[in-house]
Amino acid sequence: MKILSADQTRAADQATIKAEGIRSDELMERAASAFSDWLMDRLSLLTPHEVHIFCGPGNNGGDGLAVARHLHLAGYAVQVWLLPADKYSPDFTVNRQRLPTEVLCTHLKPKKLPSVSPKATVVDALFGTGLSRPLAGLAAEVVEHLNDSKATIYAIDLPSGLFTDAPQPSESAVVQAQYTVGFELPKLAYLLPQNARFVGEWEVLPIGLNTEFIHNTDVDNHFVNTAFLTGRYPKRPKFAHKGTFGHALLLAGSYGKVGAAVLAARACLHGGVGLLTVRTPAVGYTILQTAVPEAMALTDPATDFVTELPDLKPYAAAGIGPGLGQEESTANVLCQLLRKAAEASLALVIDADALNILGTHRELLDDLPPNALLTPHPKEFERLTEPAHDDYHRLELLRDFCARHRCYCVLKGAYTALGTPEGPLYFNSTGNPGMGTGGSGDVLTGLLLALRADQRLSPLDAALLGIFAHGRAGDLAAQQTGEAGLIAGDIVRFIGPALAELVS
Ligand SMILES: NC(=O)C1=CN([C@@H]2O[C@H](COP(=O)(O)OP(=O)(O)OC[C@H]3O[C@@H](n4cnc5c(N)ncnc54)[C@H](OP(=O)(O)O)[C@@H]3O)[C@@H](O)[C@H]2O)[C@@H](O)CC1
Ligand SMILES: [K+]
Repeated sequence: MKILSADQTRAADQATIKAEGIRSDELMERAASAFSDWLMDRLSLLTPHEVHIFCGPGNNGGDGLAVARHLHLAGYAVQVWLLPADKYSPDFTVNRQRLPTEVLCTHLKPKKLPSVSPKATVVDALFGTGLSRPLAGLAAEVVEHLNDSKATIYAIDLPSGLFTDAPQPSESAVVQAQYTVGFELPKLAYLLPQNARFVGEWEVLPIGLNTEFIHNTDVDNHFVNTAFLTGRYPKRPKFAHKGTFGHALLLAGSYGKVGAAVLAARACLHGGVGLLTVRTPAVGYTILQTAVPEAMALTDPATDFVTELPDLKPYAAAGIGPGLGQEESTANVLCQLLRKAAEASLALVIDADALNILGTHRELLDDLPPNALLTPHPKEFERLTEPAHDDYHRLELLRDFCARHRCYCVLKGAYTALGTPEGPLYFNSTGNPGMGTGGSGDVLTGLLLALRADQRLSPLDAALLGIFAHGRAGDLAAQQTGEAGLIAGDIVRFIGPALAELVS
C-alpha cells in the first residue's frame, strides 16, 4: 500500500471526485458512513452511550457532523460540540445543515468546556489532514480537556493536533486517541513510535479512492502487507535442486555466543536456502554440528572468535554478525569480506557485531558492495550515522544513508522500516512485542541470508519478504506461546508456514 502525503491525499480526493463525477460531500458521506459503521460495530445500542462529537471548521469537522447524523439516526444519544471559526469549509456547512434539529449542537467557549465523563465515547473530528500549524488557544484547551477526561476517544483520520507527515513541537496539544480510523491508505504518522500515544490502535477503511491516481502517484513511503507481496515469492520449481536456492556462508559466533550462530543457521535453513556453511570459531564446532546437523561447519583456526575469511568462491550470499564479537582480527575479516564481496558477486547481510565494528570503523562503510543489506536496531543505526532528533529525522537519516552507500538497511522497530538505494522506504506490518527477545535479530539475519542467496529474488524482494515473514512467523508463534513466552527459537519454527503463505 502506498502512504500518501497530506497534499497527495487531497489530490487523491479530487481525482476521485473528478473521475466519478461526484460532489465532494458525496465522498465525505462515504467516509462518514464507513466510520459510523465501524464505530457502531463497537458500541452496543443495548448499553446507553454518551457520545460527544467534537467538530472543527474544515472537512474533518464535516466528517464529524455526518457521523453525528448517522449515529443519531441509528438511535444513539449524540451531542455535537463545534469549534468557533471565522470560516467553515463548504462540506462542513452542508453537513451542518443536514444535521437533524433534535441533535444538540453547541459552540465551544473558552473556560466553559462541557464535562465529559470517563465512560463517554468521544469522536475527535476537530482537525485532520488540513492542520496547518500547532494547536493553540481554544482548540488546544479543548484537546487538553478531552485528554484529561479519560473518555474513550475515537479520532477521525488523525488525532487532532498531529500532522500527517511531519513532527509537531513536543509541547503542542495533540489528542490522545485510543483508536484512529483513517480512509483508504495508512498515514506515515500512524507508524512512528513517538506518535503511538496519540494514534492508539489504527485502522483504515476503504472509501473507493481512485485506484488509477494512486497507481500513478510516486510516493516516498510504502506500507507492506500480504497484498503488496503478491507475486514476489515464486513457487519452488518442480525440478529444483539445492543449487537453485543458492549456497550461503554464515560468519557467526564467538565464545559464549555460539547460540546466535545456531539461531541464524536454523533460520537460514528454514528460510529455504540450498546449502549452508557456517564459519565459526573452534569452540562452536561441536555445538553447531549437534544443534544444526543440516549445516556444514567450516571451523576457524582460532578457538574463541573468527579470525580468517574462507574462500568465497562457492557462495551466492554471506551473512556476518550474529554473536561474532568485535575482536580486531574479526574486524579484519569483515574488512576483507567487504572488499572481496563485489568481485565474488556475493550478496551480503550485515548484522549485530558486524554493525558495531562498522560503527567504530566508519571508513569501512565506503567499501560496502552494492546492494549490501544491513539490519541495525535504532541504537546500532545511530552508531553508523548520528543521533536523530526524532523519528522523522531518523527516517531522513535512513534515506540518506541508503542513497549514499547504495545499500538496503532494515531499521528494526514496531513497524520495521526498510531503506533502499532508490529512496523509498517500506514499512512492515507484521510482528508483535513478544519478538523483542534475545536472538530474534539473529533469526532475521539467517532468514534474510537465505532469501538473498535465492537467485530468483531481487535484493528488494528478498528484503521485503524476509522482514514480513519474520514478523508473521513471530505472530504465528505467539498464538501458541503468548507474547511473553515467545523465544527466538519459536520464531524459527514458524518461518516455513509464514513463507508458505507468501508463495504465489
Ligand atoms: N477532501 C475530501 O473529499 C475528503 C476529506 N475527508 C476529511 O477531510 C479532512 C481534511 O479536511 P480539510 O482539508 O478541510 O482539513 P481539516 O483538517 O478539517 O482542517 C482545516 C481547517 O482547520 C483550520 N486549521 C488548520 N490548522 C489549524 C490550527 N492549528 N488551529 C486552528 N485552525 C486550524 C484551517 O484553517 P486555515 O489553515 O486555513 O487557517 C481549516 O479551516 C480529512 O482529514 C478527512 O477527515 C474525508 O471526508 C474524505 C473525503
Ligand atoms: K481528528
